[in-house]
Amino acid sequence: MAILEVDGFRKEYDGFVAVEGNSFTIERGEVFGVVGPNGAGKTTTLKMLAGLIEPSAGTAVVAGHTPGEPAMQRRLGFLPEESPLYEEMTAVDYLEFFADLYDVPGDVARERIHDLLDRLDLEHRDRQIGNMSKGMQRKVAIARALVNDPDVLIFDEPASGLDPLTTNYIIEFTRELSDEGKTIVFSAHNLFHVESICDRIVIMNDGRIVARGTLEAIRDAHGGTEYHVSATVDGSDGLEATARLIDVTRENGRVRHVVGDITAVDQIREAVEEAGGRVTDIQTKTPSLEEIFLEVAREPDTEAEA
Ligand SMILES: Nc1ncnc2c1ncn2[C@@H]1O[C@H](COP(=O)(O)OP(=O)(O)OP(=O)(O)O)[C@@H](O)[C@H]1O
Repeated sequence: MAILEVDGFRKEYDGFVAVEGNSFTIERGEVFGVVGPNGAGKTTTLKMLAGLIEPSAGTAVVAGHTPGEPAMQRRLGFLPEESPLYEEMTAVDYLEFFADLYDVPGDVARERIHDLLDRLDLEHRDRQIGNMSKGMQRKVAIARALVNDPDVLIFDEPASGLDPLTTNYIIEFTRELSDEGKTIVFSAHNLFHVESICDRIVIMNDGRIVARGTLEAIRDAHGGTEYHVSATVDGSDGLEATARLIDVTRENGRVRHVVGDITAVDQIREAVEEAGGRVTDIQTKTPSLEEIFLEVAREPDTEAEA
């Protein structure tokens, strides 16, 4: 069941179109990735979902409410790309302050905050936020997004600019939140992280969605898996015979062929054997999200519906 529905989102800033007519739905419990190059319109989309900016056109329903409604705010946790924190407060005071804004009862808030900070492994929680490291500050911001125990989380670049250890911690924590049933909208430039935790993604470019679906479906729509088959055949007669049967590349007595599905591999094997040769190697090559991303970012106007 869809917990989040977006229909025709558009955002214009003084005549500049930052987001153009995008629609998508997110199922309850999904981790949904929003990726794209700088300026693609990701943050603008996430802010419209969180009710922080008004779309110029289009609508969204988040957990049954319009973004910005107080009832929706209670069910949503938003982690902005850059989160200003109250530097002179301690993490605990700061989080209690926000829990209070969400009307979380004091004893529930205290337990939840300490539990969150334990899980995030935040040390020195009585230190003023301004004196904390960047990684510690990001953990406080994440805890803030969770202080109202929301169903839907919007994470904009949760781990950018952090060391690998803290980054891993945050990605693992995000995965745990998903395992607990939270729906997560996740934007990141690190496509390895996106690939490792997202169920489905949209790729944006110049304000538009240019590809969408599961990673597998996006891969299939953009070339999919390739099989690189190498074979040897005896002498030029064998090569000629193989070449007559299939369109192959010949290199020093070897035959190489690239095909897109496993049944074609069998056809090559049969052709090579008929010509008196044998298949010596089959390698599979799957494009990474990074390769697909670079391909679709070059073709901004074509959306591959996967
Ligand atoms: N308040 C604003 N006024 C004018 N233009 C804006 C405003 N906010 C964003 N933009 C422009 O809208 C476009 C999309 O910006 P947005 O921040 O949504 O992109 P993004 O995909 O999140 O980029 P990044 O990966 O760099 O964070 C950019 O060209 C940006 O300059």
